[in-house]
Amino acid sequence: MVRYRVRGGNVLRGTAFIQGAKNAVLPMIGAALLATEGRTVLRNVPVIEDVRRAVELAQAVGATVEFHESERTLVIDASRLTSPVLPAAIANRFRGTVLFVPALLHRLGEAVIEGIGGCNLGSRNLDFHYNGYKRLGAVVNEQESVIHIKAGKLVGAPLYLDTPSHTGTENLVMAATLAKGTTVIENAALEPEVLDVIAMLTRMGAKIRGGGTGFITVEGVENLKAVEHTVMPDRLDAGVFAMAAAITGGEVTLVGAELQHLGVVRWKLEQMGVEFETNGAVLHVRREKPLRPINVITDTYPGFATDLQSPIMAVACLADGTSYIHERIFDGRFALAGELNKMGAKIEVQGSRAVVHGPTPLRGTQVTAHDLRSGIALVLAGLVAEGETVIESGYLIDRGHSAVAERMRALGANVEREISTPADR
Ligand SMILES: CC(=O)N[C@H]1[C@@H](OP(=O)(O)OP(=O)(O)OC[C@H]2O[C@@H](n3ccc(=O)[nH]c3=O)[C@H](O)[C@@H]2O)O[C@H](CO)[C@@H](O)[C@@H]1O
Ligand SMILES: C=C(OP(=O)(O)O)C(=O)O
Repeated sequence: MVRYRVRGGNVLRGTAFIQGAKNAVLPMIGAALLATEGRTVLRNVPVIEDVRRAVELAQAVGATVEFHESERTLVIDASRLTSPVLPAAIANRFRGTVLFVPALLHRLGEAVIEGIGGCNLGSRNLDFHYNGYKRLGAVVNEQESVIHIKAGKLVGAPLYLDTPSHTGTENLVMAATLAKGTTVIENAALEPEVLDVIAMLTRMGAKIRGGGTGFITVEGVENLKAVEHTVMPDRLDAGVFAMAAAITGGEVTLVGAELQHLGVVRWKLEQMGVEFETNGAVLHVRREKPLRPINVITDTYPGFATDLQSPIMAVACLADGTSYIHERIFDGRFALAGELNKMGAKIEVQGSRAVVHGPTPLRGTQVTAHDLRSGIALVLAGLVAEGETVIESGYLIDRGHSAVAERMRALGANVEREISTPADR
């Protein structure tokens, strides 16, 4: 069991290095499995638990994968895939499991999904994925916890998503790249990670038009080749470090962050009193003024990212007035409120809306990370809490943010990552 121990009170100052994007590298590992020969090289790979699980899963289906963690580089040889089974023991531990399906369908004619993990955020349906595969000619058989998908040669078709699902778009694009003929995907996701995956697939030889417009056209090709690709910066990691400056009233320089990718998050933080300034390739983030309350409505890109809703809830606890948060993407993403309330916050939740009554001084205590972003939000809360905040399960934080304790300490925070034994608890 991993736990994080945060002693609050330090103002964060200094330089933070932003990791490569979790939500781009996971589909890229899935994409690498589409190449029938050669070795794919992915650079700027975040050293996070989800990538370690994706490596294990790729190995379980027969790929040869080396994760050179100190070089942040993955080398993937998918020339021999041997098993269509995504085994429960690995597949249940992260969401990226779903992104292996298109390659298994193309390479082996079937995919057996024994489980799918990821953050527990309420319903996380996959009907758009399955309906898309069916329209391309696959047969989907859902039996209790195992999903069996079979396909001969997939054939291009008009597809749509009821809402612009992030992994749904990536999966249908990947499925269409090697399908026979043309596929048009309507209501496709616009997230920068989706565009980065399309850039990699295009380099591999795929014919894809319309990324970023909501209408994606894919002309199927015969083969895709292994390529080298550098993973884009993680906008969620950048958002968290910007909020670490915001909550502590500090000043940080973010290396490897892309301000444009923050979308509405940038403007909301500015309204709270945070200042952003780009200087060439680095991003300065500072907060000197008192924190103002905020109104947040989560949405698909470029709207306010749902994954930054928990972190901004923590910041809103310190704002001078009442903040309103409306979660529109997931129906169960407010577990953080109860944990922040244990620390002294005053947050009321009603359905998909939360009201944060600020400012409330926070005090450290034992709290629970219910998912990845509520975990990192509790680290932010711990930075300003009086005394010590202990957060379990730290594994959830490690799923998506690399070397959190080291990077926070480099900014002057007092954050430790500890391995706890049952006897400690
Ligand atoms: C690995 C990865 O990239 N994870 C991200 C991805 O998750 P993920 O791709 O799972 O999120 P989606 O965009 O698919 O889901 C958004 C909403 O659509 C619904 N839905 C989705 C698909 C479907 O077939 N049917 C359906 O009803 C879901 O229940 C959810 O309410 O996008 C989310 C929304 O930006 C982020 O929080 C996650 O960090
Ligand atoms: C919801 C998230 O991740 P996943 O989709 O991998 O569970 C997240 O990154 O906050």
